[in-house]
Amino acid sequence: MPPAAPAGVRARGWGWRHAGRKAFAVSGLDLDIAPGERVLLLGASGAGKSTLLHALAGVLGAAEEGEEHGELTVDGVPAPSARGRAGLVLQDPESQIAMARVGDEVAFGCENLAVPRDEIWPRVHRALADVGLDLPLDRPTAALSGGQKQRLALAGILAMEPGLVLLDEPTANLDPEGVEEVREAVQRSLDRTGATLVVVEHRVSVWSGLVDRVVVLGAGGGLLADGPPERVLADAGVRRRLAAAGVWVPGWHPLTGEEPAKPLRPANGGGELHGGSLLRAEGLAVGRSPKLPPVVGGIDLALREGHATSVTGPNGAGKSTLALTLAGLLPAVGGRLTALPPLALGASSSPHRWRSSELVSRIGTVFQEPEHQFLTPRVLDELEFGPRRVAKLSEKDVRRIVDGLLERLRLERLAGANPFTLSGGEKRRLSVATMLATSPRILVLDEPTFGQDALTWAELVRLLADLLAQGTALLAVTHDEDFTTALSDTVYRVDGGRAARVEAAA
Ligand SMILES: Nc1ncnc2c1ncn2[C@@H]1O[C@H](COP(=O)(O)OP(=O)(O)OP(=O)(O)O)[C@@H](O)[C@H]1O
Ligand SMILES: Nc1ncnc2c1ncn2[C@@H]1O[C@H](COP(=O)(O)OP(=O)(O)OP(=O)(O)O)[C@@H](O)[C@H]1O
Repeated sequence: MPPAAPAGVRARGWGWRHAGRKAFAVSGLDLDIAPGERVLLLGASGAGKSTLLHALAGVLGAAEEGEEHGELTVDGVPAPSARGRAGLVLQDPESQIAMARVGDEVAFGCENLAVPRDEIWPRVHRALADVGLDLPLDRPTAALSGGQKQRLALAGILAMEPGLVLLDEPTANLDPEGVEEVREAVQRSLDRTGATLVVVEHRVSVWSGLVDRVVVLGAGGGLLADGPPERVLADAGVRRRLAAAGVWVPGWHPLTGEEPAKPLRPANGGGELHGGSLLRAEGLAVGRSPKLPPVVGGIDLALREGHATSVTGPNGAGKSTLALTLAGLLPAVGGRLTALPPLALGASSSPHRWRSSELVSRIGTVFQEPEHQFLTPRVLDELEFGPRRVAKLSEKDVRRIVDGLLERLRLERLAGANPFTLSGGEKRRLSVATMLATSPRILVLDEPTFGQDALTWAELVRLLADLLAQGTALLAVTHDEDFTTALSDTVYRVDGGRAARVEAAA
């Protein structure tokens, strides 16, 4: 069965307002994408990029889920009726994965398209190899790491060989080698099929060599820029405009502008005021189950007041498992993890033994998946919960903290929204903000900056620097080298079952 013919896109005055929102997510959009074109879609967090991709894939929802204006077609067919022509990799791979086993997940889309049976399994093997996922076909999808899920979701779409490939931040959870592999996988697939590509990503540099056009959505509608990457990104005026709108412009850093990136804090972190150890790991082994061999062993590290530690390493190496163990949410499977005074005062020295009320007041955890954290139906309630119920602050202090976070993280207009309806970047900011609001002694963050535009990234980094200055110990699992450069005093690389210290503060 040959690949689907490349699809063209046309928008005329197109807009969409999500039900329950006053403002249109996208409005007055005029855009033509020719069959076979490769487009990088940029724009600030919340500018409507995912909304447009969902519309093109025909999955925005029925009329009661929003209000539509204008015209949006794929190959001349209204987008909702053109569903089979597009393959969309969702921003959150967890919500994409439908099947229990890796092989079935990749085969699923092909089966739906009625690809002949003898063609399906060669396609499955090729797609898995292309995205660098070397796993048995019967591996349960629920037991994959975040980055492995992201690669799997992409493999499922590439195997279908659709005429319009839509990718929503497909590298957000990937290690640097993964980013490279995924870009090459997409390139190989497009070279073979000739399909049209629309890819959303905040970091321009990931895709600038592969795409032939950059389209920048302005917040609230209209285009900020449109053209070949070398032209759009070379024009000084356009670069300034894009940077001001939150686009990660190559050669321009959100904290230092044209200057090279540098640490945001003094090299000695919290300096003499802080530095006491709060949590110490000695020969620690971590894993998802005590019955299985440890994922990472022999870990020696200390989390100290006012110090930031980054944990990097390939997808599936065990970074999240380590973070969840340090956060007291998984039991150690070997070695020792000891909470020291003042963290341990009045409680056991093992965080995993703490009651949940003891845990939340001591260690704040930001999960890799923001949704796993949300407890309430409103952004405002979500932010107020910690300071009011956990830290038991006065109403005046709750207001001051919550209003400050809403403003600094550009969530003010979303205070009344349901957290589950936010854009990917907005969800991430809210999940970090809820933990910042309680100023815990230790903050464990799993990929705190993914999905952020340059402006919200800088604000998040500054907020975390403020918390460090107050003596909070920070541990961040991250693939974001800019984050590590700006904040981290110590870096550990987790790989091959070990955690090695690779960098120390001067
Ligand atoms: N299901 C929904 N219901 C209500 N509002 C929504 C829904 N999905 C998105 N929105 C809102 O629409 C706006 C655009 O969201 P969208 O996800 O398209 O932005 P984005 O540009 O992809 O952002 P990001 O870079 O943060 O992923 C945001 O303000 C978001 O809160
Ligand atoms: N819920 C789970 N149940 C069983 N095994 C799991 C579960 N989550 C992850 N694993 C497995 O444990 C190992 C470590 O996963 P972990 O999520 O800690 O990796 P990671 O380094 O954080 O990866 P990524 O960068 O992709 O997020 C992987 O082999 C993964 O397949």
